[in-house]
Amino acid sequence: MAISDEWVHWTRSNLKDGATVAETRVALEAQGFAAKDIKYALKKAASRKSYQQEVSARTASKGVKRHRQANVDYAALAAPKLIRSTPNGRVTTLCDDELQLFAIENFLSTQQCNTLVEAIRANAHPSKVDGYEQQSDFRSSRTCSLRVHEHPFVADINKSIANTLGLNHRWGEVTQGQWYEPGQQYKAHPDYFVPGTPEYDQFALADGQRTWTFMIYLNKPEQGGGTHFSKIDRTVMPEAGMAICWNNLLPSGEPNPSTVHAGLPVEAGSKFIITKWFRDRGTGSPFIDQ
Ligand SMILES: O=C(O)CCC(=O)C(=O)O
Ligand SMILES: [Fe+2]
Repeated sequence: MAISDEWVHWTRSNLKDGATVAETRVALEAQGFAAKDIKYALKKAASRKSYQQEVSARTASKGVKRHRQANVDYAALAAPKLIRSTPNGRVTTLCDDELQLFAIENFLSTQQCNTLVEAIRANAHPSKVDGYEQQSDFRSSRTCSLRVHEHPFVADINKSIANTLGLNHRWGEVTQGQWYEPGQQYKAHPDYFVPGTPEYDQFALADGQRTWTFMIYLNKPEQGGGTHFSKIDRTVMPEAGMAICWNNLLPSGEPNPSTVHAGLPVEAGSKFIITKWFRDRGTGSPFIDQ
C-alpha cells in the first residue's frame, strides 16, 4: 500500500479540523501521492469502522511513530551547501543581509529546459493560490505538479537541486511547473505560510513551514516576467537554465518578510519556470552530507 496509516490518520484529522475534501486532496497531492492513493485515504478517513480500528491499534502500540519531526536547526539551514562548497564562480550572491538570495547560471542544460517546457505545456492548468478558491488575477499563470513517477527525467533535476542546497529531497515538495503568457503574473507574496492564517494551520502545522525556495527559469521571455523582490527593490530577469534560490526564514526560524516577491507580468512571449519548496519537517535528516 503506497499510503501509510499515518497519512490516513492525517487525512481524517485534516477533514475533522474543517478542511474541505478538495483542500485535503491538494495537500496530499503536494506530498506526491498518486490519485488512487489519495482516493483510498479519503475513503478510509471517512469510514467509521476504519476509525475505530485505528483508535484501537494506536492505543495498543505506544509511541506510534509520527510523520512529523522536531524542528530543524534553522541556523544550519541558513548555511546551505551552496554557500559552503559549491565551486567558486558558479554561485552569485544577489543579497545576503536582508535575505539570503543566490543565482546560479546554467543550472540546467538547454535540453533539460526544453523537456521541462514540453511537460509543462502538456500538463499545466490554471493556478490556485492557497486560500483563494477562484482563479484571480493575483496569480494568473498555469501550473502543474511534476511528479517523478509521471516524469522520470525530473528525478535527476530534483537530485541536483537537493545536492546544491545540501538538503534531503524528501523534505521538499513535489516540483511545480509554471507557465505565464503575456499579461499573466504572480503578485507580491511570501512563499512561507503566514502564521495566524488558515493556510498556516492547514499546511505549515501539518507538514511544516517552507524553508528554501529553489526556482529555475526555463526560458527568457521576449519582454517582462522578472522576479521582483520589493523589500530590497531588486528584479531578477529570467535567463534560460538560470536558478535562483532564497531562504524564506531567518536563522532564528521565523519567517523573513524581506523575501516577499512577485512574478512581474510577462509583456511579450511566454515564461516557463519550475519551483521546488523545502519544508522544516520531513523524514530522515534534513541535511545530506556530500
Ligand atoms: O514567476 C516568478 O518569477 C515567481 C514565481 C513565484 O514566486 C512562486 O511560484 O512562488
Ligand atoms: Fe513565490
